[in-house]
Amino acid sequence: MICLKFGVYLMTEQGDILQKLKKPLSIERKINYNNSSVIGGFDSYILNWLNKLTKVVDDDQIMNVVNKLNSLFEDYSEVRIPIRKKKLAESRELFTRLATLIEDNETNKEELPQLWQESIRYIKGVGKKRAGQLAHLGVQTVRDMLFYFPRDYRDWSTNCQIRELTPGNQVTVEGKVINIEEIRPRQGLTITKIVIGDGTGSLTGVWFNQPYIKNNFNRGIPVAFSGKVKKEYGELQMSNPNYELINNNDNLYVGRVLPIYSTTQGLSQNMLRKIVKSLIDEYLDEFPEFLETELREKYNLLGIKEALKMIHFPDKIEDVEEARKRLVFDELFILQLGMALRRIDLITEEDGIVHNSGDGIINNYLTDLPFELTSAQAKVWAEIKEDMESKKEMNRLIQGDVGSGKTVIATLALLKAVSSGYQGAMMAPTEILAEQHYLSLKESLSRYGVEVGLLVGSLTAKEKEAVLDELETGNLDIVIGTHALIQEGINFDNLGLVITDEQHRFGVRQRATFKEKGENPDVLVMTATPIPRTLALTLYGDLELSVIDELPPGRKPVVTEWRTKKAYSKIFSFIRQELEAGRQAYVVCPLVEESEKLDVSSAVEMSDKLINDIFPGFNVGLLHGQLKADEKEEVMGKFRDQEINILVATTVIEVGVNVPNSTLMLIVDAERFGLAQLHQLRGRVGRGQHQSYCILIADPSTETGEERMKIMTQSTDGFVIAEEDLKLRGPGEFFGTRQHGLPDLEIANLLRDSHILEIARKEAFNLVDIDPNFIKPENKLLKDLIEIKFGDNFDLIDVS
Ligand SMILES: Nc1ncnc2c1ncn2[C@@H]1O[C@H](COP(=O)(O)OP(=O)(O)OP(=O)(O)O)[C@@H](O)[C@H]1O
Repeated sequence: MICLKFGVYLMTEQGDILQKLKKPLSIERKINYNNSSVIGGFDSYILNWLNKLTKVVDDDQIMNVVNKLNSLFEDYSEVRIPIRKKKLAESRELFTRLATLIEDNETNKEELPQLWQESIRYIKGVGKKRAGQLAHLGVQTVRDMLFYFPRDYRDWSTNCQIRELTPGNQVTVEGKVINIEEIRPRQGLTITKIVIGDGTGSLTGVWFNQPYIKNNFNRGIPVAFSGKVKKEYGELQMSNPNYELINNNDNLYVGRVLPIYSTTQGLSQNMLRKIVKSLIDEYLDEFPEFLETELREKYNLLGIKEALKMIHFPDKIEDVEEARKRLVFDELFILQLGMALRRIDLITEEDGIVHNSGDGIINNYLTDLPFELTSAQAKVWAEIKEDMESKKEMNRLIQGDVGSGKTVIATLALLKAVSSGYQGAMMAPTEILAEQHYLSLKESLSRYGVEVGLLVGSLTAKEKEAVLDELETGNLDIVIGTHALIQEGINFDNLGLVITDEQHRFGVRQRATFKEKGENPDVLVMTATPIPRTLALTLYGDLELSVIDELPPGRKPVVTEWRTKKAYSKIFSFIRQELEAGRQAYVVCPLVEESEKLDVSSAVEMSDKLINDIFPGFNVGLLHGQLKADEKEEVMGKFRDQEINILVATTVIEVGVNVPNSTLMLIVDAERFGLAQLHQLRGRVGRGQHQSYCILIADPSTETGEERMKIMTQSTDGFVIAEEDLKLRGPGEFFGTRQHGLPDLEIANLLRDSHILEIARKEAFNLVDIDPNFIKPENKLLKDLIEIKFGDNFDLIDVS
């Protein structure tokens, strides 16, 4: 990692330096130097920051700052941001702001208490060995420990005397161990009985086949049992009660709600509790409040100290919710502050391209379309058009369910760029998809004299060179490609719009690199995976959101059925009917070749079987990721041209493939796919006017598995499916991969806390708007917290 410092220069139009400024510490940010593309983002960040400055001061004050800065930063990396003389006024404002920053830096440097980052090892009662165990839990610092939240609680606060016990009640009882007994009434059964007494009577805790339990007790020691009371053979009992040993030295465990932590070998609940308790007692006072009082009052949020204390050791169980609310807010607020800052990186208010063509070609294109835009499409197009025509840079995400017609919108945006004299580029996640977009755009746009090119990894060197040439000279208006588009050495003449059709396959980083191929081009990101709003705000929080929430008219919902493997022969005869009626079918299998470990059908084997045994009279094609690009292209071409009737494929066809004549999607071993993925696959059919079918073959072994299959048969709404999937599997697994780019959340739950997320987002964006550099004293700590939270990855919360 390196630290970049930025030089700011006041220059004449000829480039002579009038004054130099070196930026102060607070603007330094760590970046991964391998990723030089980020630097552009930094430039725009600074520029935007300059734009936000407002105060004007006199020359003396400016020189004062310059001198101070110069002495502070003797050497720095050469990233120059020239400020032209005609922007003198702004430059002066900048100087003023720098003056404030320097003052602030000098006076307030140590505000975030060091203990946040202090190693847990040196805390009383921890030491080397325990620090090692804590590290397994991800706890390394004092801050980590205090933010290591209980996974549950046990309420020991409502104690009862034994005399008052009534069978059936759920209670806590304290007493001393008066007897320890083990009986083996028969082979294979051990009963352990621990009897406690409190002076008003006795109660027996009973455990079956857990002989080691007795080792935890000694006669005479004080303990507490919690559980359901019953009466057996005239004796008051609790089966398998929760128990706590009451340590008289500290009063920690008596009569209160106790936290239960996830723990690791060698580290008992009590040790963890003690460590946390001692941190709370001894250190918590030093924790500064980092949320403005006004904000806390507005949303009724506890103070940070109180919240931390109450999340670990609540006075009563109801308090946990209050504490949680504050901590969830913090977590989401800081996350959204990160998003808001990233958005500043992306948006430079003055420098966006104004795509101000007349709408001639666009109107012609719309008239020539064989259909009308749906009202959702029209609404989204209006939003994009407004963005593109304004001088504000566009950073927009289009979300639309499969088949909702995003490609038409992308085409309109490309036409808008081209007719305004710019080039447009679209990056697709796979070659198949790039090729498909290329073919359809070429076909539909050539009549307007628009030149479309394709740039993918599999082009020959010569072909590639030709495309590069044409891009650089401006002969090509539009280029469609894969990530080959963002390689070095690819230069555009005048790039005005970049579109990524991303499907979570590109990350923030690639998006940034793509964008840097032009000078502040407008950015459009498309995704067909329906993402619940909460996730969208977390993953794409830096983009404006447009949703195409309507399918083109006349679409018949895809009829979805779930069958087990036993039904194969019936299914095949159904497929035959469809093929005979002139339709086409997909058969999707999870793996390319039979794996010894996993009992899953392979695409290769399936295609052999279909060719030889089941559908000898039809043409069966095979498509998987291990084919060479031109082979894939050939197969897809034949399928599009209806030379192939059945396409056996792996998930390479998951994204965006559009062959409206295919009406049947058979998914083998469907339980192995994520719901969002199944929905994508199903979206390959139902794209034309014929009734389409999706058959899921699955023998799920768990209830959740069955539940997931049922959801697929019950709903064709991608958003409903996504919400359900999220509920069943949690955001971590939502995309069927860990590489989803979601930061690990310590306490917030994206489903449960969606309301807080919305509030946190609103407030975070508000704050960054008013105080983008966190200059206000009450906001200062937040900046440090963002860095602690996201560390070096802050700029790169990555989806790749
Ligand atoms: N307004 C409309 N009316 C009728 N048909 C439409 C309309 N918009 C798009 N279509 C057609 O619907 C099909 C799907 O459109 P398109 O490929 O743009 O969808 P998509 O949202 O990109 O889908 P996916 O996410 O699955 O790739 C195409 O055949 C397209 O021509």
